[in-house]
Amino acid sequence: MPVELIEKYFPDLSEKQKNQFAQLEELYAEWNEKINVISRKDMDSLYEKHILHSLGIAKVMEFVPGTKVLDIGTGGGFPGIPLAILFPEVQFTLVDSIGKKITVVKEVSEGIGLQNVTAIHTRAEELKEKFHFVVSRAVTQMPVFLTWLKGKFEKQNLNAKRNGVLYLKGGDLTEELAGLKTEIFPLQNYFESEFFETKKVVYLSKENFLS
Ligand SMILES: C[S@@+](CC[C@H](N)C(=O)[O-])C[C@H]1O[C@@H](n2cnc3c(N)ncnc32)[C@H](O)[C@@H]1O
Repeated sequence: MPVELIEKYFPDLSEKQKNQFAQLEELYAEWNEKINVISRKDMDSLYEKHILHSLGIAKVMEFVPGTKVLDIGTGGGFPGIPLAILFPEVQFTLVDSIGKKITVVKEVSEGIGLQNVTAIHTRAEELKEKFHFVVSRAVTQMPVFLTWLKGKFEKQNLNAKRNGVLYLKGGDLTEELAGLKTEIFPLQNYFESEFFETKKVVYLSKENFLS
């Protein structure tokens, strides 16, 4: 029951959002045949391992309308596409250094009628636009990732409480995050399955890494 899984944790979805989530399975199956962006094994648990996992960021941060969010190394559109469905009034820019992945992101987001997604084939380091938040999953180690973020943030904060990076990470992060001031939100606090036992959202305020 793929869409039911999303509804279980996000009970306020509109019919439009439910339909958009439901359409993802067929679209990804179709595009994955042409361009492999999701492993065959993971396609069987697309809703849990990719869609719900991406939405873990929404349990930590309610993006207000008008927020601009950058997803670095989006691959097939994670976490950007599920978040763009959930927050239709937030602007999402999804970038990846591999062009064919961006083709899939464009086709899938157009296929479900998302108006708030821009997909760009570029290396994150070369992007010149500015954002309120950066999100990401499974791209590189945090210290390297942070070096890509110089000049990427709007001066003006939109959210009173938080502005900066929300990164989906798993496993033991002690070494990787040593010396960085982070807030860590374990996803097992929000989602029940075993898959989320070691998964976390790592938040870093932009003031903590931009000098
Ligand atoms: C392991 S995949 C993760 C994809 C997606 N975030 C997910 O969780 O399914 C890492 C992605 O980061 C992209 N990537 C690596 N370095 C990058 C860079 N400097 N700028 C943009 N994309 C990058 C790769 O092309 C790849 O698609």
